[in-house]
Amino acid sequence: MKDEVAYLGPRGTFTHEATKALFPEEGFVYTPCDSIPDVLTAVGKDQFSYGVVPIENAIEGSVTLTLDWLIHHVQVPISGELIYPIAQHLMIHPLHKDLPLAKVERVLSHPQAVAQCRGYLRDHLPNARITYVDSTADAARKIRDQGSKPWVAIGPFMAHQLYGLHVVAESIQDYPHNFTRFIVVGREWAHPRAPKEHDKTSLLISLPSDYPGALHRVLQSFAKGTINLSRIESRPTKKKLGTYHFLIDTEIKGDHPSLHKALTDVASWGCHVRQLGSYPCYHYQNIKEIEVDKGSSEAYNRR
Ligand SMILES: O=C(O)C(=O)C[C@]1(C(=O)O)C=C[C@@H](O)C=C1
Repeated sequence: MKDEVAYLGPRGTFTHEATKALFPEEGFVYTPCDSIPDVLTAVGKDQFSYGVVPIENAIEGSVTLTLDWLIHHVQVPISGELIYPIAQHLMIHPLHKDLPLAKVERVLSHPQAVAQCRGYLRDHLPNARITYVDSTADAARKIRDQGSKPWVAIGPFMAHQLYGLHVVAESIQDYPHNFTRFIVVGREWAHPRAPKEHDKTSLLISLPSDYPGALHRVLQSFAKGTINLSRIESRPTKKKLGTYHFLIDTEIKGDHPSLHKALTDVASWGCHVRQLGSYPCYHYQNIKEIEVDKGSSEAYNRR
């Protein structure tokens, strides 16, 4: 049986590109889903072996929908991570390819993509209204389907190819070093060829109550074990204003004795700890180099 991978679709999203880089072998079937909750829920119900969703962007920060769905709605382990370069392009229906930008009435895209291009939109499309949709490729598909409207989409180059749009402007994100972190959820996983950068264990820590120094004690437990933390993010518990869960990424394997010791310490302060996953992390650069060496760069060429 072929392994199925669910991803945030439709075809042509950045998540689709990341999925192809993560699962390059022929044995995998990629299945697009309409939303991030759809991907995570379907993997949680074992309808797919794996799922791929975005979790953090270098410019805009956390993809809070992913975090909140992992915290509150599903119990699917994170089993891998890929850091992938993001270039946002402005695309229009070919019927309007000569339309001045000042005459564009509407910009469609995913909220993360819009947020990455705020400065550009203010400077070049001050008269356009923003319409948020479920993904960048969803925006591109809508532009294709609404040919008569003077609208544009923001999204990946692959979306312009798939939906037959004209690229008006390339790389319009406000900062050049734009990367998104994608996670694999589901079964244990490792890239078949690329070298991993490091291992990571993601934890969800809930403090017993709000008292002075509570978080400090948690952090001290990791410091005592010389465990490197690569990220701390707080998300509302959704139960009471001002109460939070802490998402902490540690650069260590989940079964390492030092982590075990630190977590025993954390639990002794009355904290609740849930392991969201222990997994290998990859950078797209390393995957690309390997595939180009093999002479099969087809799936990886973004231009
Ligand atoms: O809409 C897409 O193309 C996606 O894959 C989603 C997503 C995100 O949610 O961060 C992925 C990468 C970019 O940062 C913009 C959008």
